[in-house]
Amino acid sequence: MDDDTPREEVLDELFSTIESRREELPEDSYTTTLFTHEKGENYALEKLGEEATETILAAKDDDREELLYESADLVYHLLVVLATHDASLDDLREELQSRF
Ligand SMILES: N=c1c2ncn([C@@H]3O[C@H](COP(=O)(O)OP(=O)(O)OP(=O)(O)O)[C@@H](O)[C@H]3O)c2ncn1[C@@H]1O[C@H](COP(=O)(O)O)[C@@H](O)[C@H]1O
Repeated sequence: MDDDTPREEVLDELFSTIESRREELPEDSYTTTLFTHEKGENYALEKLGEEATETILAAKDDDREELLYESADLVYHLLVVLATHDASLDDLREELQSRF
């Protein structure tokens, strides 16, 4: 992903990068380690749980900068878990929209 990506496209760009890592499994990629870990999906799920906890702690500390940093980690790991289950960002949008 490059810095010039328009902000409204960042989530789509990130998800598309995650899907391409899942397909190509390049060696020098953190995302690849989530898809190929010896613990299987449990590893990504553990990371998702850790990031959720870190996000909660940042909110409890009323630390806005840390909250944004941990929220970004949380969303990234959530997208990896969604991709693992062949669920797309658009599927997530559809679910959210159905609640309007
Ligand atoms: N958005 C992310 C992203 N968010 C978090 N992480 C990684 O998730 C890991 C989080 O683990 P930890 O919380 O244990 O690490 P930490 O944040 O250093 O430590 P804490 O202070 O939070 O405990 C770190 O290694 C981060 O680098 C991410 N790794 C990759 N991406 C995106 O995915 C794209 C593909 O990355 P690669 O697969 O590495 O090529 C990149 O271009 C990025 O856009």
